[in-house]
Amino acid sequence: MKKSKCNMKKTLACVQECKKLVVLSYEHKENKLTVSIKLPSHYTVQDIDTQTMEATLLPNPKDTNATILLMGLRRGGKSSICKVVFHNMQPLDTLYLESTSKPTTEQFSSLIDLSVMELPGQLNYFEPNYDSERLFSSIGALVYVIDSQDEYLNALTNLSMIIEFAYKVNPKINIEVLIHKIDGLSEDYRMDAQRDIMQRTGDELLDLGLEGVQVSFYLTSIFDHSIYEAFSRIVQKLIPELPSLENMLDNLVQHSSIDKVFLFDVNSKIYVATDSSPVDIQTYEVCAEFIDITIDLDDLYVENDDDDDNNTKQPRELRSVSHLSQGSILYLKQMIRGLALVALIKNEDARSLPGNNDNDFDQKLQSNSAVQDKSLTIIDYNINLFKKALMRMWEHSRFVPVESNNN
Ligand SMILES: Nc1nc2c(ncn2[C@@H]2O[C@H](COP(=O)(O)OP(=O)(O)OP(=O)(O)O)[C@@H](O)[C@H]2O)c(=O)[nH]1
Repeated sequence: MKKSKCNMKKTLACVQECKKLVVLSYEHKENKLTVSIKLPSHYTVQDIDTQTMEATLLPNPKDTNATILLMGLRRGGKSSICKVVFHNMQPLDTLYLESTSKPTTEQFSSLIDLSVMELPGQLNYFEPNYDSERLFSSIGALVYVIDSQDEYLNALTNLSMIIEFAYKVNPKINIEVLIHKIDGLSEDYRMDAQRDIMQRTGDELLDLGLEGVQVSFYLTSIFDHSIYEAFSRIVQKLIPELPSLENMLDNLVQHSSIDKVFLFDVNSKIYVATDSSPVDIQTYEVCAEFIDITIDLDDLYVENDDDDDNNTKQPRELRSVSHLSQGSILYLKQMIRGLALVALIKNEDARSLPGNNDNDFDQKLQSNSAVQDKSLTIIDYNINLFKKALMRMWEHSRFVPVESNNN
């Protein structure tokens, strides 16, 4: 079986760029090359072909249930999704992406370490060369991408075949279907397409005797936030601590006059948790964009190192507050492991002050700011408590961080 390959000679050459493999040492003696490499925690070396110097890497079954497998027919949009969500590529730039020919894996390190493995549409995973059984048994979620702008009947047949196989070898697998490229469809047509795809998939599964299998459907496009929303929900299902996290966020909302709170992965804008109130896509957009604004503004200011003793300097913690019109506040605070908490605080007290209704603008501003300062102090305090709890939760989490696993 050949899952993932790396050429040792090339690895040595491009080790600076390659973040997944780290060469610890190598020795070239009497025509013999000995290389010692550090692998990401998800992989083990199965064998090394001494002729070609290629190593076969296999997902490590111990901790790979946080692997997402991205599948679908050719040109469905799989690579574009990976590039846009995990590499901040502009959606229009995906027009020039070449077809993927080999399986590729993205490492995504957030509250949990997870990998997103993309299988090219042109490969047949059920041919004998592929150890599909081992692959499917070690993953947490199967994400199948359907191009909604194209004829999708073949994709649905392919999907049910994959579900049948995946469910047989791994009944715990989450099956997620992205009805993708909906930006090209009218609102009515989107709903019709979704209904039709759900109906046909249900019928196919019924024919296969798999009516009990849970399949989730998402309408997505890389041209809006729907793809982030879908991936957020998919990733959340793989976080074992999600119920406790949501509970903590609900408590925070309750005790801090917060309207909506998200725990974001800063790089990808995926939210790994939110409170239990429904997610309104506009609130999500505002909060996600606030992360970019905060980071851009933060980059503008360079700290003056001259005054500080470098040894005693603590890493700076990002915190940003923005007062919106009508008394609402956007609040961001850096958490652990590339996460940030972003909250929308609707300041009802400030809105109902008498100063809001008459012409005394100065008085209104002063009162608003007094109320906001008071509530911000409480919010700061509560969010600090949340951060400490999050830290404790992560330390006790069963997901072992990559670094400590390999050191
Ligand atoms: N309109 C629209 N086009 C999209 C969207 N996502 C991807 N595309 C386009 O779809 C085309 C194919 O995308 P790819 O990401 O290469 O598809 P793929 O599934 O990786 O294809 P293979 O590598 O052949 O398996 C590209 O031209 C993308 O720009 C979307 O949400 N909306």
